[in-house]
Amino acid sequence: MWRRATLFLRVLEPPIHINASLSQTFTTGFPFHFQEKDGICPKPLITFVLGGPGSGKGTQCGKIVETFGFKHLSAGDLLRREMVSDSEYGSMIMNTIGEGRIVPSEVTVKLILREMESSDNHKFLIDGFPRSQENRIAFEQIIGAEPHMVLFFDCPEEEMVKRVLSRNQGRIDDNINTIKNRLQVFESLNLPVIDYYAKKGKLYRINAVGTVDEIFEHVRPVFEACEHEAR
Ligand SMILES: Nc1ncnc2c1ncn2[C@@H]1O[C@H](COP(=O)(O)OP(=O)(O)O)[C@@H](O)[C@H]1O
Ligand SMILES: Nc1ccn([C@@H]2O[C@H](COP(=O)(O)OP(=O)(O)O)[C@@H](O)[C@H]2O)c(=O)n1
Ligand SMILES: [Mg+2]
Repeated sequence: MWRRATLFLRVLEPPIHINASLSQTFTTGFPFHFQEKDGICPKPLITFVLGGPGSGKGTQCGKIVETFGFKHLSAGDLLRREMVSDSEYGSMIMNTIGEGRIVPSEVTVKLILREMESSDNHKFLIDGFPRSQENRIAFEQIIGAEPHMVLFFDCPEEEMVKRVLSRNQGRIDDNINTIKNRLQVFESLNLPVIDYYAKKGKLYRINAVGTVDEIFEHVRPVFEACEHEAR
């Protein structure tokens, strides 16, 4: 039903314009300003967390942080924080999120990079990113790193809509009209990224239906295996 209702919406993503000063600063490759620990610069361990709106990404990230000690970076939270700050991007971000579209990759990657650089943790859970192939390419170009693995919370549309409409966090995009756009954007821009990582053998698809704890029991072994591999 949702898919049919949104079929005729055209989804356009703004092109990436990495301006001169940004590209000069950030294209030298990761870890550019990464924090040293005991004189050593550890290699970052990056996990991308993907899934449609309301699929439970943020909720499961909270549990992963508690259990496995990652630093959680939610692209949506970073954008919302930037939106209410004095930033030159504030009104652009508000309009874009309000319409359920994707913020230009350069802005989002810059916010992620700033957080990575100021973190003393080298294990990152990057939630809600990359939302498009352009997001993915901008991350690779600006940060110069690839994810170790990618989680995909696979959830039926009707369940996602139900969860978003009862989320109650006062978000400007948690309303029925914006949700339709977000689902359309997810399908046309985010599914190709998910496919891309599946082909690279980096994707872990998690059934996102069930209680929070039941779902986490599917997530846990993925991280246990990753920790085992890192030893
Ligand atoms: N397994 C679940 N079952 C029911 N509700 C859930 C579940 N996981 C999360 N929720 C709730 O659904 C809403 C969306 O979850 P959230 O983690 O914010 O998703 P996302 O970050 O993918 O949009 C929140 O109100 C959350 O409390
Ligand atoms: N990589 C990203 C992530 C979020 N966003 C914007 O932020 C909105 C909210 O993202 P979010 O990840 O917090 O949303 P949920 O999937 O958690 O509901 C998205 O609908 C986009 O408008 C973006 O433009 N680019
Ligand atoms: Mg979220």
